[in-house]
Amino acid sequence: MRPVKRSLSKDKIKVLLLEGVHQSAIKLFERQGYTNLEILPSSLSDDELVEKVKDVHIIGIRSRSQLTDKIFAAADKLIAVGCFCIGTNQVDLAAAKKHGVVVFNAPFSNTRSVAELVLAEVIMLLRGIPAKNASAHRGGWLKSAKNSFEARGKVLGIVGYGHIGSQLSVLAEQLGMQVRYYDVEDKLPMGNAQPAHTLDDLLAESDIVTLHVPETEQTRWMMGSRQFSRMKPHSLFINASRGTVVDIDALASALKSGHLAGAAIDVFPEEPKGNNEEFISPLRGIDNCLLTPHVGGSTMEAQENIGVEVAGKLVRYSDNGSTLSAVNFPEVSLPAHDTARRLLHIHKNQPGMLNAINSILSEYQINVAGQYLQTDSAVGYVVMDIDTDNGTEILQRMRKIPGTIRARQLF
Ligand SMILES: NC(=O)C1=CN([C@@H]2O[C@H](COP(=O)(O)OP(=O)(O)OC[C@H]3O[C@@H](n4cnc5c(N)ncnc54)[C@H](O)[C@@H]3O)[C@@H](O)[C@H]2O)C=CC1
Ligand SMILES: O=C(O)CCC(=O)C(=O)O
Repeated sequence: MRPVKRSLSKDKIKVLLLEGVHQSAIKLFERQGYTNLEILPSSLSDDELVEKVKDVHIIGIRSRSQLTDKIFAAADKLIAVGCFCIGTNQVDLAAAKKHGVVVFNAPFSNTRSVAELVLAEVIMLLRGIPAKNASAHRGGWLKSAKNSFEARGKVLGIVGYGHIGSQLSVLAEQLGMQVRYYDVEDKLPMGNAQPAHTLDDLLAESDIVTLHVPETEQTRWMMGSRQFSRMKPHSLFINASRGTVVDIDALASALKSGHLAGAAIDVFPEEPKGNNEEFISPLRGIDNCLLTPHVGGSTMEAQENIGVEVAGKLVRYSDNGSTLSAVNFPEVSLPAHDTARRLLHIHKNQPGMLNAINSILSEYQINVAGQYLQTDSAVGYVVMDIDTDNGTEILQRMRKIPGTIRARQLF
């Protein structure tokens, strides 16, 4: 059983923001009365994080921090995680749920930034610019039209036709490119884009292949030596999705053998924790490979919008209990609770929970102004607006109901 806790005043709610989360998030927290903020520019190691999270109520991360079961087990006070990015693969979402921790992200705010970077990379790679640039830095002068091509008329193969892939599709057609895409779901083609039946078909038809899939069990190492050998000789490859989607040694071999004419890679199986750590990769030193430090979504516009979006979701959950657009939790969209006291109860989804909760309420003969319940296969989340002065006592009793994961009250 977790120790009994009371709802805290906002200046006691500790917010830890890692990996240089944008100032817009900090300002939003402060405007909403959250002044107990710790802000760090990079991620922390496992051991550092275990120590740090012990007194933290809300944590904000980007793609680098790994939030494992071990971290959640150590984070006794943690109520919510904000991923200030799209990907949530760095968080063990099931473990978070098991510990009653709600996880939010920003599903759209940096998608345009990624699509624009990839479009620029398409043009740079078609012109052989990465190798020409590297040579010029060493005093070389590779002035030649050999193996330089226009984008117009070339086939761009997009793997994963979601928010980023479909925006890229529109931008690429504006350049006169022909777009093919492959997705595991049926997707509405944008403009004249055409779906490929299989990944192999797409690889064989495309002049440039670009990946825009999430990290999942199915996408892990989806591009290996067999897939690279299916690509056209002298074709180009881009990955700005997740590092674990590509077998990086197989990619290095395909580039060194000349089978691939070039690549642009933004994400890596192993990435430095912060800007002071050395970047190690078998792709280093391959001139026709454009390497960027996971900056696909790193524009001022995207980061500012993400800051506001995710901090807003965290504050709403902390102030109000609203889990709307949470990625691992039943979604409850709640009205404000200006007059009533609000109790939040997170429990294992097992028979009899609501009965047990309501029988406590009926013992106190309380007027329940509102009750909201959402469940999924693992957890149930009940929110109750009640008129009573016995809130703390009731909360303590509800915490003792077997199957309770976490409960708190909002005044
Ligand atoms: N480099 C960077 O800075 C950034 C990287 N990303 C990465 O890009 C990924 C994609 O972002 P969005 O387009 O916003 O996601 P999204 O969820 O809108 O689209 C992903 C698409 O991939 C498809 N998909 C899933 N598994 C697949 C498979 N095995 N084969 C083919 N298609 C598959 C899905 O059906 C979906 O249509 C994110 O999950 C994130 O990992 C996102 C933002 C910035
Ligand atoms: O900007 C970041 O830290 C990560 C961006 C990213 O990969 C994402 O949004 O999934």
